[in-house]
Amino acid sequence: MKTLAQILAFLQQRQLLESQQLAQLMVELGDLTPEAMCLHDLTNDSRQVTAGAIFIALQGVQSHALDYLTKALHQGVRLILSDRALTPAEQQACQAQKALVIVIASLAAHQAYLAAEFFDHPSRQLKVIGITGTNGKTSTAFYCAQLLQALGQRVAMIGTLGYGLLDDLQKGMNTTPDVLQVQRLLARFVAVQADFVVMEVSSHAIELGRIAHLHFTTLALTQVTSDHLDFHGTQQAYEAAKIKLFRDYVAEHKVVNLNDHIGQGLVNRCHPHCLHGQDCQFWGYALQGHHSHIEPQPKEWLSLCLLSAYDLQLSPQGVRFTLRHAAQTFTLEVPLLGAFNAENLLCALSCVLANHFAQDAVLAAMSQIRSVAGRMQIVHRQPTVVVDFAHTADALEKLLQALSQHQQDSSLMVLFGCGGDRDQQKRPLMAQVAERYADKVFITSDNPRYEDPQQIIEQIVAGLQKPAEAQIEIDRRSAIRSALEQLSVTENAVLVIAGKGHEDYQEIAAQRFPFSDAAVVQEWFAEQAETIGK
Ligand SMILES: CC(=O)N[C@H]1[C@@H](OP(=O)(O)OP(=O)(O)OC[C@H]2O[C@@H](n3ccc(=O)[nH]c3=O)[C@H](O)[C@@H]2O)O[C@H](CO)[C@@H](O)[C@@H]1O[C@H](C)C(=O)N[C@@H](C)C(=O)N[C@H](CCC(=O)O)C(=O)O
Ligand SMILES: Nc1ncnc2c1ncn2[C@@H]1O[C@H](COP(=O)(O)OP(=O)(O)OP(=O)(O)O)[C@@H](O)[C@H]1O
Repeated sequence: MKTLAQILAFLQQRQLLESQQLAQLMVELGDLTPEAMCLHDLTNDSRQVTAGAIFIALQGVQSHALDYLTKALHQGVRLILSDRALTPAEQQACQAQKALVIVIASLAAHQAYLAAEFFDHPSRQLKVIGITGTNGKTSTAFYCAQLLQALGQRVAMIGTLGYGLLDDLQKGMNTTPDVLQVQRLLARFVAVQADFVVMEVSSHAIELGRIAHLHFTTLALTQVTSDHLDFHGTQQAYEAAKIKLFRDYVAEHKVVNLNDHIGQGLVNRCHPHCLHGQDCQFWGYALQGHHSHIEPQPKEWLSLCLLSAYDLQLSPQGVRFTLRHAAQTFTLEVPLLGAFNAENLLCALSCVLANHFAQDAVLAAMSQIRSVAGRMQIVHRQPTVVVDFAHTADALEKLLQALSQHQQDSSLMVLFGCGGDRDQQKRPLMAQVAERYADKVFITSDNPRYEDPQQIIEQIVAGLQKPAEAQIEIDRRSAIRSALEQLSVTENAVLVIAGKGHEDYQEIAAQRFPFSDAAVVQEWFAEQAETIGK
């Protein structure tokens, strides 16, 4: 909460308020003094406006926030800061609701600091861990948050999984929301006494300043390949955005993957002054010890801040590896699938260890690690059933490749469908991928939406070389049950159910029916246990 006097002082300090505007404002205030007028919140979204809030109205890509003025006024907005002059009709509407207006043409450039000031720099009152990378942000952030929670910390998250305390995440629009939303969320986390915030930092967020004026305790980089070139233009510009986070933002610890070329570059370029500087320490992690391309490091750096994993073993139960840290080795086993998840886990472990938790306690906390819901999620063991949200040919290929590494002596079964009213070209391609990697293919419906599910299936089947060998069942629940029946009589087999991940509905003809792949699996196994028990 701030008073109008405080807001005016901020604007005057930054020379954003003309004396004429101030005089006009005083007239509009009437008997009320700026000291007596309380402003309870600050937002740029009319849907979040509450009585006594400030509404920051800026030009967006699709619209101007003033397009939503009526709603903001209806919700009780008290002060509007806008980057454009209001139309006479808008002015009238504001006067009718006694909402004050200040027009600041350069508002966009000042909003980040205004938000940080309004919310009393919440990032300084929390320990904020920022995680970036092309892939692995969500998984690493989730493992990190789980470890911290198991260590008795109150942990909040901002990312693809949602925003909020770890056990109460609310779905958001963006991986990293805009700068006002970030500061507002952090203020909420301070209010609920969170200790740590683990946030995903997308490349858009770095480039668009969504994390401006944030104080990070730890920054981490998973890996950099290629993505979002539509936005960044070139691979070089995309990589530059990632590097910018580590170059321009202060953090006490910076954690990088030593097997990644950008991670290596950061360590080779930055570590001498960071290591000996006052404010930052580099931590490096490497799967399978491939860090020989790092220039020789001082001995204490190697022993203190390096995490390496050796002897990686992949089994239907998960990953197992030997961890070396601070001249000690440990064997770790976690129910996660995919070698890349061992890397993500190393990143999360580095973030947590960098924050001064005792090694023994951190290793004990590993028993709490579980996969992100619907992503390579083991929903049943012996036999292993995995649920994943892969719904493109590329994602399905990556998924089946990763699972085949876990299944060297066993056979792989895959069940999937394709969503309606979306890309039709991928349908036969997904069939080809499934046939290439799996021993048995089950084809069913995904979310048919407005399309005829039978026709979608036919388009998938058209991609199969041996269609007679695939099992086709239009009803997803029956298809899963039938796959489970076959799984139970096949020795050493694993079933992966792809496409819907953690979704809790199936969308058919504009209606969403409650549906969960994991629940269907659990229900089937519960029935089997009951039958055996009788
Ligand atoms: C291109 C882009 O970055 N768009 C973002 C931008 O949208 P926009 O400028 O079009 O906003 P707008 O809809 O015109 O609205 C303008 C203003 O009106 C306000 N408004 C809007 C609607 C309303 O009912 N009331 C209201 O007050 C908005 O809060 C905003 O202040 O501002 C919105 C609010 O902050 C963002 O949600 C939106 O992200 C969209 C959804 C998006 O898809 N962004 C992508 C490019 C993105 O940022 N992705 C990254 C990486 C993802 C990853 O790889 O994981 C991310 O971090 O999410
Ligand atoms: N460390 C990694 N290296 C390479 N690939 C990875 C890594 N971690 C995850 N992946 C792959 O990327 C996919 C997305 O993982 P995750 O959601 O953790 O990443 P993300 O960076 O948050 O991506 P997105 O923003 O698209 O969700 C996984 O399903 C897996 O196929």
